[in-house]
Amino acid sequence: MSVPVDLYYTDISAPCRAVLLTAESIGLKFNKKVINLSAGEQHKPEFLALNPQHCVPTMVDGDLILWESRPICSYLASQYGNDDSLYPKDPKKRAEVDRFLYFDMGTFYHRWGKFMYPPAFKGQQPDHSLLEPVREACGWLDSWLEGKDYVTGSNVTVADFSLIASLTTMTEMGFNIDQWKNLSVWAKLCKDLPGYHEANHVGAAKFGAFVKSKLQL
Ligand SMILES: N[C@@H](CCC(=O)N[C@@H](CS)C(=O)NCC(=O)O)C(=O)O
Repeated sequence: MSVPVDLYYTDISAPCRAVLLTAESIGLKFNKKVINLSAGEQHKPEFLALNPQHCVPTMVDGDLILWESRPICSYLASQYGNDDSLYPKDPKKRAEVDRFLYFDMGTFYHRWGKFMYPPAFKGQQPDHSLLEPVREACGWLDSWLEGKDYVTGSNVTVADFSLIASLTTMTEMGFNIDQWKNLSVWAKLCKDLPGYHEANHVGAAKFGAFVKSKLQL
């Protein structure tokens, strides 16, 4: 499929990788535009004109300019997916997917970010007590995966893309998930997702190599 959808992104960013995984699954080829965050390209006037919040991913599809990775994933699945399996139309099934998307943003990756960002970007010593809430969130996710292949059941959804992009960031920075068996099995299964290596692993490994030594895990 070839449609003129622009994606402003960087592959080190977990939110961007969730969008790339979504596109791989539906066979959508973006017009990709790399934004170099460390060079401050997100603050250039032409990018601010699109997204005054200056964050990636940012997607442009005709007259729709959208940022926030999770709604971008949901939109792409709804607009370009072959069926509604990645983002169900059924309100109850969709609510389940949304719950995991919000869990990722508000709890799972948020808790990791509280631990990781100060040592990664502010030169602070890592506060390992902040890993306790991360472990709690991993435990919840592990229990919700019991008896399931993917987070909402037997088929993959955009919630898996969002969560695995977050989790890969964590593991590539040295966070060990071996104690959570269901989480480990699911993470392994996700490696078979279309385009997984290029869309997710390469960028996560790059970010991990930059941050890992600062976290002392
Ligand atoms: N909740 C947003 C987070 C977006 C975000 O914070 N992106 C970061 C990269 S991971 C960014 O663009 N930072 C540069 C900036 O905000 O200036 C999403 O999921 O898209």
